[in-house]
Amino acid sequence: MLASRHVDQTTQAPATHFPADQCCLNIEQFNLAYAGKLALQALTLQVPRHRVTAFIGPSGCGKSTLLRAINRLHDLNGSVTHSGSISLEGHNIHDPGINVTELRRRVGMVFQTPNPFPMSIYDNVAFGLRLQKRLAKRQRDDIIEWALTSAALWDEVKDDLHRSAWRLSGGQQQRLVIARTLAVQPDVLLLDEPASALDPISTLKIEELIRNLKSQLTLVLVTHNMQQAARVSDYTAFLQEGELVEYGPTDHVFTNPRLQRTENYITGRMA
Ligand SMILES: Nc1ncnc2c1ncn2[C@@H]1O[C@H](COP(=O)(O)OP(=O)(O)OP(=O)(O)O)[C@@H](O)[C@H]1O
Repeated sequence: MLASRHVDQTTQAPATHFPADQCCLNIEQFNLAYAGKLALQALTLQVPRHRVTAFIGPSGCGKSTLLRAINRLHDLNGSVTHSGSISLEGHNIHDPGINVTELRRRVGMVFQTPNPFPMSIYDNVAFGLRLQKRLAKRQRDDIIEWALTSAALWDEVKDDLHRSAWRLSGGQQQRLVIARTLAVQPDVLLLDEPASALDPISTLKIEELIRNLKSQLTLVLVTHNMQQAARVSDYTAFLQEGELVEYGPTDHVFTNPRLQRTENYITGRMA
């Protein structure tokens, strides 16, 4: 629990700014509406490269909507309109020349419920690789070993890669899905409550994995679990009703929030 103290309620938290060589995602004045109803409003925030950034906030505040916007998952929803911009490594993801399939390779996404395909462990990880390019079996095997090792699963599955993925535990399945995403070498990994369906031990493994992966890529995590955000993220963005309320280094946001609204949320005084 936070110590009681004065919190400045008058100032609007500015976005945290990063120099171009440290900025992976630049979200500027981004609005998104479902059938005309705004779910994200004038959102401006920069996500730093090779860091873990957590999006926190009450249910319905727009966390998943923002995550999905980053790899254009809303494209298939005809009721969605948006304005403003999201840039990945300096390129607007909505530019007409953008190849959306390539964008989704570069920006991988892992969902709440593990969703391995109904095939073997090997074929799950090979799936994206096979779509991407023709590789010699030896090269493909090397990438599969690398991806499973990066996802901290190799040692548990290496002796039986041709077993059905569905025979793995829930936590192993989620790490397999992360391996499948890593195999196509994304720049960004979006994680939408990746551990909320898992037991505490599996959750700790996923958290350790997230911390380790930031040496390889940029991670964005949506979580309802405040302890998890505090344990794994470097930066935390607090959203409420589609707006960015406060954004900063995680230790600042959790131990010295600028705004009363943020303090109320992280101390559990606001659902
Ligand atoms: N496909 C959709 N069609 C219409 N409205 C939607 C759709 N998806 C989300 N919304 C609305 O957009 C707002 C933001 O929802 P979103 O799921 O992004 O919030 P969230 O913060 O991720 O919530 P939770 O923590 O409960 O998952 C909510 O009002 C929600 O009802």
